[in-house]
Amino acid sequence: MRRQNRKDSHPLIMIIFGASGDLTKRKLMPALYALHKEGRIEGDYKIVGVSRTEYSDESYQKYIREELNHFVKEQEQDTKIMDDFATHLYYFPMEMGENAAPFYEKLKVKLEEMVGDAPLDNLLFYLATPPSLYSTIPINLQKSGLNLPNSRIIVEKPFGYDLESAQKLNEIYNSVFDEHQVYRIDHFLGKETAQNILALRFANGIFEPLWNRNYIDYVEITAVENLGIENRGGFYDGTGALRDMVQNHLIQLVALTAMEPPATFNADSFRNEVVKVYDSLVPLTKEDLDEHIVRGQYLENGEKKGYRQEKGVPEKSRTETYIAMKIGIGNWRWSGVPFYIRTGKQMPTKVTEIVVHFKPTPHQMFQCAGGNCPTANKLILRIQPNEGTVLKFGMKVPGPGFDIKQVEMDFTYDRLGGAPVGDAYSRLIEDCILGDQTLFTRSDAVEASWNFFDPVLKYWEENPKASLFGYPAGTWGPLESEEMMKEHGASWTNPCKNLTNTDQYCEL
Ligand SMILES: NC(=O)C1=CN([C@@H]2O[C@H](COP(=O)(O)OP(=O)(O)OC[C@H]3O[C@@H](n4cnc5c(N)ncnc54)[C@H](OP(=O)(O)O)[C@@H]3O)[C@@H](O)[C@H]2O)C=CC1
Ligand SMILES: O=C1O[C@H](COP(=O)(O)O)[C@@H](O)[C@H](O)[C@H]1O
Repeated sequence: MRRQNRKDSHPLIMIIFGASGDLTKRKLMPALYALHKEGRIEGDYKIVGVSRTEYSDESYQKYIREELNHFVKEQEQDTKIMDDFATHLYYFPMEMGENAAPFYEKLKVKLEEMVGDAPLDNLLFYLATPPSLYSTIPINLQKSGLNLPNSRIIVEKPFGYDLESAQKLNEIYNSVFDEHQVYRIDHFLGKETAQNILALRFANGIFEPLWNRNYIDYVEITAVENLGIENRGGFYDGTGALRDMVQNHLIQLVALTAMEPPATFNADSFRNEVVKVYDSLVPLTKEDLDEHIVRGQYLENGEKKGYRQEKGVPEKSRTETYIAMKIGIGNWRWSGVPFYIRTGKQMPTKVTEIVVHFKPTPHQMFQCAGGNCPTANKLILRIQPNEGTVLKFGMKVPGPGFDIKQVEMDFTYDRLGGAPVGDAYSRLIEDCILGDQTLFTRSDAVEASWNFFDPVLKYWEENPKASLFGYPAGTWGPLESEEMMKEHGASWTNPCKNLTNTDQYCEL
């Protein structure tokens, strides 16, 4: 069903700032092509790319057309439709930083020429630039009168560098736009399987009664990758895993897992519940900072480079490429249930999943088959890849005696008969076009999240020698992260134990 929150009288003009960059070619253009192919953008829309590199409309169309061949999945490529999509592309070369106001005036003239006699109206700005431009662009849009009441702006992550800078950014955006025009994107929320956590919890009667401190022992959330930082050394070294993945993506997954059911599924109700989770995060104590956070950095291992050997990384860098931490949610539902979260680069595989560990039965009366005792039930929500859900439980081994063995009940998306798991960016861009903010981060949520993580950043800043553990590239990270869980009798579920090469994805 196509949702329709907005009624636009004029065709969309989307202006992408950062049009020559990596995100635009790898994610945004393939996502827009998918929307075009499926007829999900109405009317004679236009996409205007903006960055400093000199392209004409024609040469930009040619550049993007070629990149689509690399970044659109082969089975979704259609030459004719790709050529047609490229005719919707335009380009305007300009400087966007300090003192760039005159260029925004010229951009406005270009946009006015494009709409002819019609008024400039239905504008969507997408900020895919270095974060240092996130404050100057809205200010310049305001100076040139491009912050029209019907316009919207999507801002990429990271929204801020810490609490203070996020607050300043919010002040700027809220002085230039109304909050309903600002779409802070976190592509994890656009993932079908992340949204499915809500469906699993709130569309099924059997899980919700168990979804609390009485039945759940602990929760693990993992989002790891088998690649290093690629060619993003300059960006990554000033960022690190906490800012790159935890403050946004991982904490969103915590919110989806822990939130109360919204009264209705609309942007306000949903986002109110997200903020309540962030506000309930138990503030980190000095003991937590010392003992319940483990950070690591990957080391050279065989043919794999170490982080400090990557291009753009200082040779004595102490930036974390791995972080594991224990967090608590101080409310009636979750008090006393640890949430262990971790992310890392150069791990054995790419996997994002949530593992909910239920409490064991109070008394064990059966034998275990082959010494493998299924002591407690586990529910695994695999966000990517091999998307799906598995419930692990104990059953009797057929035959004499009464031995129990762990078995699985599972659902995987690939068994849906080839229905593709939709792309996160397509979903989110379409939501923005339709005026649906549900899956975008509200200003108070972004601040509440930074508020929780700020003490960690301050602690590392003030204690530059705080522990940073090396781990060989291609392994599961520092052993200290296992130690951290022992006090709760817990351990990480490292999937894919039998992988023979790191390009292999593991079975769910
Ligand atoms: N790449 C990814 O996978 C992801 C990226 N992001 C976020 O998206 C944003 C963009 O990332 P990414 O595409 O990787 O970065 P890139 O460095 O590849 O691209 C940056 C873009 O900004 C333009 N630009 C930079 N400075 C200026 C300037 N002063 N005036 C005008 N244009 C400028 C560059 O073009 P030119 O040099 O031609 O001016 C280029 O088009 C970042 O904030 C990043 O955190 C978020 C999630 C994933
Ligand atoms: O935002 C980011 O996410 C990617 C991981 O996203 P995924 O959808 O591929 O799981 C990460 O590689 C990158 O460092 C980070 O900036």
